[in-house]
Amino acid sequence: MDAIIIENVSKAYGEIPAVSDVSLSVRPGELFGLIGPDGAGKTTLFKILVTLLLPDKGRATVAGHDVVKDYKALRQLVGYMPGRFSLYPDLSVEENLAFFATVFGTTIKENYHLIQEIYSQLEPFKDRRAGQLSGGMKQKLALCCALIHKPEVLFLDEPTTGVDAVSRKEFWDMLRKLNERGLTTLVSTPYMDEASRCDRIAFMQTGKILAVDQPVAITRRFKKRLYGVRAADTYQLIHDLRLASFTESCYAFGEFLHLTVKSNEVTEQQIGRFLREKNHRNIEIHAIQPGIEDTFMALMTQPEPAA
Ligand SMILES: Nc1ncnc2c1ncn2[C@@H]1O[C@H](COP(=O)(O)OP(=O)(O)OP(=O)(O)O)[C@@H](O)[C@H]1O
Repeated sequence: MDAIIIENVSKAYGEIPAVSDVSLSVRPGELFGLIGPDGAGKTTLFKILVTLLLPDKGRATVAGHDVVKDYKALRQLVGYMPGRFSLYPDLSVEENLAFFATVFGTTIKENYHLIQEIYSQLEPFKDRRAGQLSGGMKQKLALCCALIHKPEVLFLDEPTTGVDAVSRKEFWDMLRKLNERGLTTLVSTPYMDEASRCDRIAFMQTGKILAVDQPVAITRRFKKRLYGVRAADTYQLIHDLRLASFTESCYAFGEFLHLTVKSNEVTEQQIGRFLREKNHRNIEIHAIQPGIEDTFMALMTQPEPAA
């Protein structure tokens, strides 16, 4: 049986729909990523799955337990690292961990082996207040606190938001190691570059799931021709390309603009000619393979299918 099963779940805050008719399954042992911008509904979905919010409609099970009916049993089985405020800033590193262990009726000693690798990096600072830790260390401590009761399923809500690039990479290496030991993990992130580290991903936007697949497979859904374009004046370039009759979309991606065209007949030569007429200099244009972010952008802007 799947470790997480979500069936037609909806949740609104008054008039604001946060999660709309979401269905999704996560297999045992998967490292599954929920990718979406701020406000997509990721936190709301997580809170439903860890029994902190009731869905308005639909049903969900985690580790075989219904999130509404079996909420008490389920709380022992899930580890949850919320996006913000998961630590007590005035308690020390060790006190935070001991607190979470006690809440779940266990001790640091009993389950130390589960966190040893991560916690050993924090041990030199165990008497330091959590509020005084760096972003990367806070994140490691929060992960230890979510693991200390030996959960079957781990929920990490935007664990790397606000953390530097090196710590982000380290964190994903840790997740992969935990996953290799068989821990099912659902992790949300607004960072597209992290999506490729997951076994499967779901794109979420305005409360809906747009696509679910393996990261590489998801990019195959991008059917349009895509060009990387660069010129001396990036600002003018984006302005001109967005107004061009052949342009479908044009976004800045690092050094290059990513340009999709309305028809696959539009060639690099035509784009080049258009840009020279607009007096651009140092023009570079080449066809490129779409990445996860290109695919997400394309799915986000796609018109809804007619009902
Ligand atoms: N307590 C609340 N009351 C009213 N509206 C809310 C509440 N919590 C969330 N929302 C709204 O519901 C929608 C989904 O929010 P949610 O926090 O689930 O998204 P998210 O993808 O986790 O984004 P973020 O990273 O910003 O938390 C947003 O429009 C948000 O403004």
